[in-house]
Amino acid sequence: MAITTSYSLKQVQRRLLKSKVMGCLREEDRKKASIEITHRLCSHPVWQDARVVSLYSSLPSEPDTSDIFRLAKASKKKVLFPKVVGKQLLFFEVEKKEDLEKNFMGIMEPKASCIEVLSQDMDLILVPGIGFDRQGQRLGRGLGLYDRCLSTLPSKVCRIGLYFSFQEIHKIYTEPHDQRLDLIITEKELIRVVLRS
Ligand SMILES: Nc1nc2c(c(=O)[nH]1)N(C=O)[C@@H](CNc1ccc(C(=O)N[C@@H](CCC(=O)O)C(=O)O)cc1)CN2
Ligand SMILES: Nc1ncnc2c1ncn2[C@@H]1O[C@H](COP(=O)(O)OP(=O)(O)OP(=O)(O)O)[C@@H](O)[C@H]1O
Repeated sequence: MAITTSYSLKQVQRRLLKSKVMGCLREEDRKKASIEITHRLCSHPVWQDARVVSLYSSLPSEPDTSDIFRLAKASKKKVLFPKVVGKQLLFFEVEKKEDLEKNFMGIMEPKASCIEVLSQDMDLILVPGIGFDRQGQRLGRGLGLYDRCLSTLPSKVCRIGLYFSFQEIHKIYTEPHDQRLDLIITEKELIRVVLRS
């Protein structure tokens, strides 16, 4: 049967990218790549100038973000983590890793004692995903949580995707609600997205 809608094409790409991760990602390579990605991010001026940054607790299939958290706290940044509430992401300040607990889909999220911060107050947001292309398009886990959040953020908030280089595909199928990244960082390079008219 022919696949004709962007929805099903997305599903196909998502499945393909997920199986790529299963096939390509060994723990040792993940560790090495995560160190490179952390270094690239933390030496970038956008990161160094940011005072309020939104992070996330990584899944085993994503670059490890734990050193990024440590470095952000060491340089006195305010660090926010998302919490899934219905179809929305809300953001809370996290001071130390003990402020996190297992919640939605087993992800570490801020505990009830954490203070909510408006997403408009961020300088920078790290956006997880399972695939990307060089035009800054990303494919997430299919719940639209980050697309909804990004669609309400002011344009001054820098959107950065952290990926393994093998998660790149030539063109992510997009729908009108999909939100682009400004920067993509992999273990091999930093891609600054230039919008073409
Ligand atoms: N690290 C991280 N945090 C995040 C997201 C994300 O993509 N990555 N989310 C973005 O929306 C939200 C949570 N959405 C999620 C949606 C689906 C699954 C999921 O399918 N988990 C699988 C396998 C995980 C893996 O690939 O390692 C599972 O539990 O079996 C997880 C989170 C908010 N926090
Ligand atoms: N701004 C928005 N407002 C309302 N619905 C939205 C918005 N953005 C996405 N959605 C809905 O969310 C669902 C999932 O979208 P999509 O498949 O693009 O998610 P994704 O990019 O994989 O996930 P995420 O953004 O969480 O990483 C779709 O049904 C889409 O219509």
